[in-house]
Amino acid sequence: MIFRLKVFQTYPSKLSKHRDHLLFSSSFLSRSISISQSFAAKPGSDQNEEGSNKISEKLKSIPISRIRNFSIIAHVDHGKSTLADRLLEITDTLRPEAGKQQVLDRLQVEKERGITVKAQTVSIFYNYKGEEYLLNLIDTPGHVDFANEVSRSLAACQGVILLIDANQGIQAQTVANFYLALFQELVIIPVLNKVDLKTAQPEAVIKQLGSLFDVDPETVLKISAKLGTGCDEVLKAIIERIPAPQSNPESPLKALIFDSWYNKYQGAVSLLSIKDGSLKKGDTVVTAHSGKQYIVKSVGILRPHEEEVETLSGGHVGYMMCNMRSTAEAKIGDTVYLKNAPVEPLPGFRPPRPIVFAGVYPMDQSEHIAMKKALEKLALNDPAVTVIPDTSAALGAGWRLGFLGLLHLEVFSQRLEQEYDATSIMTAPGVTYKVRIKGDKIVRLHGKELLEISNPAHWPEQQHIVEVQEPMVLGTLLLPEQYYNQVAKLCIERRGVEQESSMIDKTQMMCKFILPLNEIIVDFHDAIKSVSSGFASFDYEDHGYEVTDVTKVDILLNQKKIEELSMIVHVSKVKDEAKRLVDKLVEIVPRQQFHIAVQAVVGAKVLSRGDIKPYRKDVTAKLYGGDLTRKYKKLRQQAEGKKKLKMVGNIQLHRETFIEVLKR
Ligand SMILES: Nc1nc2c(ncn2[C@@H]2O[C@H](COP(=O)(O)OP(=O)(O)OP(=O)(O)O)[C@@H](O)[C@H]2O)c(=O)[nH]1
Repeated sequence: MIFRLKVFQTYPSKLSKHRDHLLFSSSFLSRSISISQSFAAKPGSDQNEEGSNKISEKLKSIPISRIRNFSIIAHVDHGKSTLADRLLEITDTLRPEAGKQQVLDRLQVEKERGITVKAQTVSIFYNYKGEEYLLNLIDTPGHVDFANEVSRSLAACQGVILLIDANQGIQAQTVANFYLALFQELVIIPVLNKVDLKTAQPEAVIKQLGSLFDVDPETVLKISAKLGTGCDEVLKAIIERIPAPQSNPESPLKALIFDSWYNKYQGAVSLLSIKDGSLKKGDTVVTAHSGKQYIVKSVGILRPHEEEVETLSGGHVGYMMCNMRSTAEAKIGDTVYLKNAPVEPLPGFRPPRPIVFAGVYPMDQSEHIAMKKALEKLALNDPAVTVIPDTSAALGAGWRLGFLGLLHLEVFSQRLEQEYDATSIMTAPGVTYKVRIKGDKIVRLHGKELLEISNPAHWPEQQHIVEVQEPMVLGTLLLPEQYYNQVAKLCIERRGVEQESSMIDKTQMMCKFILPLNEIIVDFHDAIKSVSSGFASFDYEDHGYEVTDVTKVDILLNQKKIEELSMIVHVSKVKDEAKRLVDKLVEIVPRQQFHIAVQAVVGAKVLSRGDIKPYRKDVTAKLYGGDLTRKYKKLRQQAEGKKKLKMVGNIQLHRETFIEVLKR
C-alpha cells in the first residue's frame, strides 16, 4: 500500500510585508539594514578616505573614560525602537527624512509572539558639558531562546536602559531581561515610557518596580520616546550612571565576538567588543575556540552603516572583516587575539545547543536541490541551526533541523519560505529526549547507553528503555489577578508545577511554573493569550532535564504505520491523545472506495480505534427486476474489486489533514 502524504506546514508565512527587510538582513540575530534605508546618512558619513580619517581621529581623541557601552532592554512594544530613533536624532547621528518610518524595523513574528528578536548596534558621538563622548548602543536579541547571544551582547555593556511602558507596566520579558542584566552586574537605568498617554500610570509602575526589583523610585526616569520628552535625561543618565569600560591598552588584543552577519562580498562580518589592546587592518588574528587564523581586511564602527577606521582599541565596539566564509566561523562568545600574542579566552563561551527539532521536506522531490541550496544559504547566516539529512518513507528525502527554541524555529521557517519559493513540508516540532537503554546487544548497537532522540522514528522498543528524561523550562507569567485561575489551570493541564506566585501590586501577579518544553512548543502562547483575554505575558528559560514517563504512540491506517504521525506522549495523556488522534483522523480523512481501519497503538497494544466507512456505489441500481442471481453476481464482483483496491490502496492524506491532526 502506498501512502501519499501531502504538505502540511504548521508555520505559514506572516512576514510578507517584511520581505525586503528579511531578504537583506543577513541574520535574524544580526543588525537590520533598514536603518540606513529609512534615514539618510549625514553628509560626510559616506565611506571615503577623508571621512574615514575624520572618524579615526575623532575616535582617537575620545579617552576610554568618555566611552559608554549600553543596551536598551524592553518587553515588545514598550518603545525600544522609538527611543533608539530619538537618541539618534538628538545626537545628530542620523537626520530623519521626510515621511520616515521607524529606524529599527522588526519581524512580524516578534509582534505576534510578544518578543523581540533583534535590535541595532550603533556608535553615537555626543557632546555633553563641552566634552565629546562615544556612546555605543549595543544590539541584544532580547529573547531567552537566544540566552547565550543575549548574555554575550550584555557582556559588551556596562549598563542597560530597562524600558517599561507606563501604561502596561512590567511584563514577563521585562522580568527575564532585568535578571539577565542583574546577573551580569550591569548598571540598570529604569525608564518609564509613554507617559504622554492619558492611561499611563507611572506611579503604579514605579511601585511595581520597587516591589519586584527593589528599585529606588528616585532613580526612575519618565519619558515619552514618541514626543521626545525626557530623552535628554536618558542621555545624561547614560553618561553619569554607567561606568566607562575597563581596559588595558598595553595588554595584547583581547576582543569578544558578540554578533555576526553575512555579507555577500566580505563573507562573515563580526561585531567585536575590544576588551584589551587594539586591532587594525593587516593584523593576523586567531579565534580562540576554532583556532583559525585570519588577516584583518578592515575594521570600523557602525553609525549605523559601516564606517572604516584605522584602529579599534580598548572600550570600542566595532566590526571586523577578515574573509571568514560563514558566520559559523564567527562564533558568538569566541575571543579574538593576535597571532603572536595568545591570551586566555574570555569566559562564558558556549556552542549553540539546539533543543527544538522539526523535519522539513520539499513538497515535490524534484525540488530537493533547490531546497538544499536555500537551506545552505540560510544556515550560512544562522550558524545556530543544525541541518541533518533525513529520509521519511512517506515524505521522501529531506532534513531534520534543530533550533535554539520556538522563536528560532518560527523565524527560520518563515525565512525559508521566502528564500525558497516552492512549498515545503514542515513536521510538528518536537524536543530531544534522553533515553537510557538496556540489553548488551542494544547498547552495543547504539554505542552508548544514553541516547539523545529527537525523532520519534528512532525511538527504541519500549522493553529496551530503562529511563527517559525530558527538557524542562522555568516559565514566568505576569497577569492580572482575575485570570490567575484560568492560567494556572492551563499550566497544570500542561503538566506544569507551580513554584511561586506573588502580587506585584494591587492587581498584577507574577507566577512561576516549571513546565515540560514539549508541552509549550505547539500552541501554549496562543492558549495563554486566549484564557487571559490577551493580558498575560509569558517567557521561559531553560531548566535542565527531568526524568519522565513517556511512550511512543503510533498511528496505523489499515495496519500500515504512518511514521510521520508517531508521537512521544506522556503516559498520563496517552489514552486521551490516542482517542483524539483517531477521532480526528476518522473525521477528516476523506472516505475512499474501501474501508479504512484507524488505530492508535503503543507497541502491540491498541489504545483506540475507529473506522472510515467506504463509499457505497449501488452497482445494482441499473438492474430492474429479473433474476436475483444477477444482482448477487454484481455485488460479488464489487466486493472482489474492493479487495483488490485495498491491496493497492492509495490513501491520500492532505496538508489540511496533517494540520488538523496536529492541532490540539
Ligand atoms: N504614545 C506613545 N506611544 C509610543 C511611545 N513610544 C513608542 N510608542 C508607540 O508604541 C509602539 C511600539 O513602539 P516600538 O518603538 O516599536 O516598540 P519596541 O519596543 O521597539 O517594539 P519591538 O521592536 O517590537 O520590541 C509604536 O506604535 C510607537 O509609536 C511614547 O512615548 N508614547
